[in-house]
Amino acid sequence: MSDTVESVIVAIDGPSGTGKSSTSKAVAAKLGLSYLDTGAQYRAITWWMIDNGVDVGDPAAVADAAGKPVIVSGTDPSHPTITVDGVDVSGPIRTQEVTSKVSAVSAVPEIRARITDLQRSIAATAPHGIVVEGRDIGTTVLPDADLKIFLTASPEARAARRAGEIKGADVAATREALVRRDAADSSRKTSPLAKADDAVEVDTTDLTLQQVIECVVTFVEEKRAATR
Ligand SMILES: Nc1ncnc2c1ncn2[C@@H]1O[C@H](COP(=O)(O)OP(=O)(O)O)[C@@H](O)[C@H]1O
Ligand SMILES: Nc1ccn([C@H]2C[C@H](O)[C@@H](COP(=O)(O)OP(=O)(O)O)O2)c(=O)n1
Repeated sequence: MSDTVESVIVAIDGPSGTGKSSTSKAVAAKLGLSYLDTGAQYRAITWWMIDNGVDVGDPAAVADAAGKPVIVSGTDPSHPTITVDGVDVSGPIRTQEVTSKVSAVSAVPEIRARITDLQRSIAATAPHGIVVEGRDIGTTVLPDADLKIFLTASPEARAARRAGEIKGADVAATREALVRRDAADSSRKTSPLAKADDAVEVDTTDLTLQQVIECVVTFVEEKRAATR
């Protein structure tokens, strides 16, 4: 019998602060899979729009520019990278300005079409499979994924986690901004944040990150065992 492990595609979706990035990176590293942070791609294209003076409040202007930036994602879970036109933007895409504008840019259908194509080609060429995290991976980007996980957590827990990353952050203001962004992401017309019908929902409110990672690793191993 060969000890080659079959390729597996895992989709992890959910609102902000539920633990998607931390969980996906750890699961991918543990199982030898690639890792793709799709939020970073939407942030990168938003950063480019701001840097190039495109009015992000004007969907037609954003749509016109959608094809211009070249976005490249590195998929090593222990060292994920993101560049726009060859420039490392891993720091600049996390600013407050990008965070406050990313929902408007990512609601534009031409932006979603471009980024979705990119995501599908990255997933199709991952040598041993991939963990892809975002908002619409299970519903739209990879509807045939082998395993779909939808992470949730209370707004209070999510705000406390996010605020904990920034020194002196106000938890109430963080909660308000996060709930506002989730509402925008969930109500847009094109591929909104949503749980796929066949996704497994995991409420992480009272779980440690380690427990969530172990839970998802178990799901992947069960899936692999069932298809062997
Ligand atoms: N289950 C958990 N318990 C406590 N903190 C967590 C948990 N999951 C993630 N975190 C922390 O919360 C923050 C946000 O997690 P992240 O993975 O970036 O979420 P998302 O990608 O869903 O926005 C990080 O600082 C992370 O370490
Ligand atoms: N698959 C995806 C991933 C992210 N987005 C959009 C909507 C999100 O508010 C932004 C930023 O996503 P990101 O995962 O970086 O957000 P947080 O880590 O939760 O702050 O991108 C999307 O529309 N579709």
